[in-house]
Amino acid sequence: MTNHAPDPATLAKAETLTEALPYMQRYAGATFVVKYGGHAMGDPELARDFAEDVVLLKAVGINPIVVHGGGPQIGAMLKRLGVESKFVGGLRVTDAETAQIAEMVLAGSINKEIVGWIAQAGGKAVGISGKDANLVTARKVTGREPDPNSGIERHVDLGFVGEPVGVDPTLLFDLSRQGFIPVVAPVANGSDGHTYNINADTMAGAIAAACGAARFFLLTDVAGVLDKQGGLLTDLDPKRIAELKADGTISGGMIPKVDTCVSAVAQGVDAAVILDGRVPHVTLLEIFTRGGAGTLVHR
Ligand SMILES: Nc1ncnc2c1ncn2[C@@H]1O[C@H](COP(=O)(O)OP(=O)(O)O)[C@@H](O)[C@H]1O
Ligand SMILES: CC(=O)N[C@@H](CCC(=O)OP(=O)(O)O)C(=O)O
Repeated sequence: MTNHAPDPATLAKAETLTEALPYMQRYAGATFVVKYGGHAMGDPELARDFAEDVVLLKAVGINPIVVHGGGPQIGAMLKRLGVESKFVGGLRVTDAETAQIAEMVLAGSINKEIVGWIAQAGGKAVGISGKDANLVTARKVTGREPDPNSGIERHVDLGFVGEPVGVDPTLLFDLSRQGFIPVVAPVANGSDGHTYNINADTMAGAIAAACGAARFFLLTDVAGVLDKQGGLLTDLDPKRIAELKADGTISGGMIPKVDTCVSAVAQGVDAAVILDGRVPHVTLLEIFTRGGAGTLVHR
């Protein structure tokens, strides 16, 4: 009699697929917003993995919406053009010239690069920015930083840095319904007619909330939120986040990330997760396996 049992490696593949089945059933028809950070984009191999993950989500009936960053890429372009740049509280001070360059890099080259990766992986992506179909309306934000002498917080003019005040997700739903994967650059018009540069985490959180996303993922270049000793904090609520910000454990680019997670879950997103974009296929592993990764932010 021949032995028809598959070899252990093949069997393990089948087990992985059956492990994913309840998650596929639970999330069919749901919207997932994935924020793809500029730091996570550097490696072409990882970019291919990311695009495959997004296409796989779409193939199993989930509606992924990608919102991307590009901070390091904007920084590189500003440097090439000899334009100085600085950050206050994780936000880039953006004068008129910087706003123009940021839009060129974000809504131009990076947006279309991601659309291209998704096409390579067999999906159909449509690249847009917050300006298209009035997806996002922005309002100018004021920065805050401690005065170097007194330590007292003072207001700083950040120029054309905006935050979303209105999101009309109609276009996103229409695209998703028709089988497309929306890819959104974090640039929007203000009601004053100016172009605003929006932190990509903030943009993604506002879109996740407006779409009633079941899940919101932020892919970055660290394991998640780390404590002072560099250990991973796997679970955080708003109270603990406020403490970690106050004692300086959370700083720089991690500030808009945790703030946007807190605000997204407060507005009804089931869970927000900060994930390590350096791990191949981290999005799939988080969604379809029992062992979650990164830092989960909940209410
Ligand atoms: N407590 C913390 N845990 C992890 N990273 C932190 C923390 N505080 C500050 N950071 C910084 O935040 C960075 C992630 O934000 P950012 O550079 O804006 O990433 P992205 O380009 O992916 O949006 C990390 O690389 C790290 O330098
Ligand atoms: C206002 C502001 O800071 N805008 C960001 C937009 C890009 C971004 O957020 O990119 P990452 O997600 O890669 O950091 C910037 O100019 O860098």
